[in-house]
Amino acid sequence: MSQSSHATTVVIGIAGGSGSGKSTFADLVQAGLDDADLAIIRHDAYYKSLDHLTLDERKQINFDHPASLDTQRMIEDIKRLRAGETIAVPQYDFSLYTRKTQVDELAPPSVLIVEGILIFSEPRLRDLFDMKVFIDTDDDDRLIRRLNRDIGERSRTLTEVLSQYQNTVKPMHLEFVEPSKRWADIIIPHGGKNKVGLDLLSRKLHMLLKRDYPEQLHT
Ligand SMILES: Nc1ncnc2c1ncn2[C@@H]1O[C@H](COP(=O)(O)OP(=O)(O)O)[C@@H](O)[C@H]1O
Ligand SMILES: Nc1ccn([C@@H]2O[C@H](COP(=O)(O)O)[C@@H](O)[C@H]2O)c(=O)n1
Repeated sequence: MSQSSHATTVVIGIAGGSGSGKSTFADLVQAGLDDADLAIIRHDAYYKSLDHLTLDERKQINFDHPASLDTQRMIEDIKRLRAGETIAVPQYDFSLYTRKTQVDELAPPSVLIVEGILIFSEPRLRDLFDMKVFIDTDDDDRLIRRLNRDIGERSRTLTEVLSQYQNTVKPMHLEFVEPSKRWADIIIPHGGKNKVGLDLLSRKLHMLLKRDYPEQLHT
């Protein structure tokens, strides 16, 4: 991996339940800054490859348990970025339940946002974050959003989404995700478009990057 001279990357973790609005929140924060300043990596990209299983077997995996993710690789990638190295971020295919062959090259940004449902539940990952944000959204809103997204974008049926929710998503949320809220520095209620929350984090990042804050952002 290539190495560049850099100021140390500030790493911000954004956790929250599935469908809480983590991606929406991170994308809106990023939209106010240049690509060179802020990059996002998603724990979802680090789901383990299940090439050795049939599609039906892959569908039986508990994707809400920490064991389904290659968190060790994510930890190493964040450490490499902090050391000034470019990394190869894996890409994940939710329709085929497996990793793509392509990767995304990422050079060290000034600010790195890491998002995912389980990023605060593993201490070795959690300890890498300079700031921890938890997006807190009502369970019924999260389920409605997940239904729309998984049927619309991830080639799932209504029956599949509901049975996955009852069998693994909900129990793992209660066991791992919800308790991990206790590690957060900031808890943002009402999902990914909370203007006060967006304004708070964006102002902090503009300050860190010594940028003027555009007053019309997130209004
Ligand atoms: N505050 C909100 N109001 C309405 N829809 C929202 C809001 N935040 C997110 N969404 C929608 O809900 C879905 C899930 O949001 P997303 O940001 O992908 O959640 P997560 O990354 O936590 O799974 C997306 O379709 C998104 O557009
Ligand atoms: N093959 C997979 C892998 C993961 N999931 C679900 O994704 C959810 C996490 O992503 P969010 O964007 O919703 O935070 C997680 O709850 C897994 O159940 C999947 O359905 N299939």
